[in-house]
Amino acid sequence: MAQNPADTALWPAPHASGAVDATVHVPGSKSVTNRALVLAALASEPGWLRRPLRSRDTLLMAGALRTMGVGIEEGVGPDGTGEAWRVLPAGLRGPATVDVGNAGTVMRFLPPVAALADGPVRFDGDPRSYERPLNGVIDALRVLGARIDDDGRGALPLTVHGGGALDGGPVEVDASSSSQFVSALLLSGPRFNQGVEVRHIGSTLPSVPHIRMTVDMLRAVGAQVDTPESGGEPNVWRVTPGALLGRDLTIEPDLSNAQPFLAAALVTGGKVLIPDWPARTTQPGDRLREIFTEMGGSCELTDYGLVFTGSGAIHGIDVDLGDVGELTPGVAAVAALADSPSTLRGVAHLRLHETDRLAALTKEINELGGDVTETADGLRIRPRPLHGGVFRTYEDHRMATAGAIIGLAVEGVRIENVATTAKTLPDFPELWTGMLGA
Ligand SMILES: O=C(O)C1=C[C@@H](OP(=O)(O)O)[C@@H](O)[C@H](O)C1
Ligand SMILES: C=C(OP(=O)(O)O)C(=O)O
Repeated sequence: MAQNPADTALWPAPHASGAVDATVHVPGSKSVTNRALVLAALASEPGWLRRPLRSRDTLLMAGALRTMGVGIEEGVGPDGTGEAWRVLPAGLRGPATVDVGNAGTVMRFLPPVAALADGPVRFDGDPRSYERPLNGVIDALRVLGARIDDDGRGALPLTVHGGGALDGGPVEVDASSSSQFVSALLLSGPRFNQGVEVRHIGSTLPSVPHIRMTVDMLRAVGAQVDTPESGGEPNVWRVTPGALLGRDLTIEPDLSNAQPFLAAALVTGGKVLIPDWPARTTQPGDRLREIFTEMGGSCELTDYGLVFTGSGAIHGIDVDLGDVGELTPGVAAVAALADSPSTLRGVAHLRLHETDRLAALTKEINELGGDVTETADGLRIRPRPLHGGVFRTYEDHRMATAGAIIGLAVEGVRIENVATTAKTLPDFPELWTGMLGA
């Protein structure tokens, strides 16, 4: 039978014939890799990133820094093992053009870096990047002394006219739409003449663990950072000006990208080992140990990594995901297969992610026969028997992996544009079929 050309981008999500039993090596963390690249580029000496994630978001970050004059060379780490990037900081240059794709970390973390360049840096990206909020970064940089040309919407495209240095100092930011506004200003803060004091003035603050990740990584390269947790005022972070050290850093596996594989153990009543799961981490994905345990599994952190085991039962959950919003699509997928309803809260800001994730999850799960409703700040999910069909992904990597989780339990799910997983996990289809022993 002739294939309908419209179907060529449909990936038949594998259906699990039994309990999975697999070891899955998950590539490096997007959030850690892109912070490490920025900090290494701003350092006063060369550094190493070992086992960096190589995906669309991180290659865009590396490419952008290279166009501003930073050396990022392929190599092996100092001890001769594993692949690595050697980062050679240099005077930051403009004119330059940065493609942010649809990477929140690139579009938010780099304008402050560009303010330190010695010429104009133009930022552009995918159509969706024009819709994602950037006003917190733009307005704050102007207060701190930068000159920026934009079209007045508080979004891309824009040009930062780097002046070779930035005054810095105190600034107020409403980061209720993205924690990345705060992280962006803190990461470059040590290089501003007066450092930076960021005061969040919004009513809510999502993804606080990602701000902790920023602070931890800044401290690890010698920056002095005062935080609400270290006895400072609530919602205020202060970074002292100073030189940053070059570091030899091995990047942790991406625990949010471990989610679909852990979900596979939960959904099939099987077992998955994720090697190198860190004993201590600021990654939000670490919360999966608790969330997926409440949903019916159990886990054990061993010397080899995290062993996650499904019991065969999948329970609904009532959970605030505001700290760990990027886990929502995967939790929603499991919740749609559970034995009781779920309420996911605290994630209104997901409407401004890669796509409007609340609308996308509602529509796609319901098209397979589900019963999902959007609330003001999340989703209510009442499990129903699902059937096969097309699961659209809206160029959102986490929609694709959510669809794959449902496909394990529901025959005939076809995922549109599974290649969109390349944003953070280019090997997803191979890792997924490998896990299933196909
Ligand atoms: O700083 C980071 O690395 C991230 C922060 C979060 O962004 P928001 O605060 O915009 O949700 C998260 O969702 C994103 O995937 C990565
Ligand atoms: C929200 C996400 O990405 P970004 O860094 O583009 O904001 C995500 O990865 O779930």
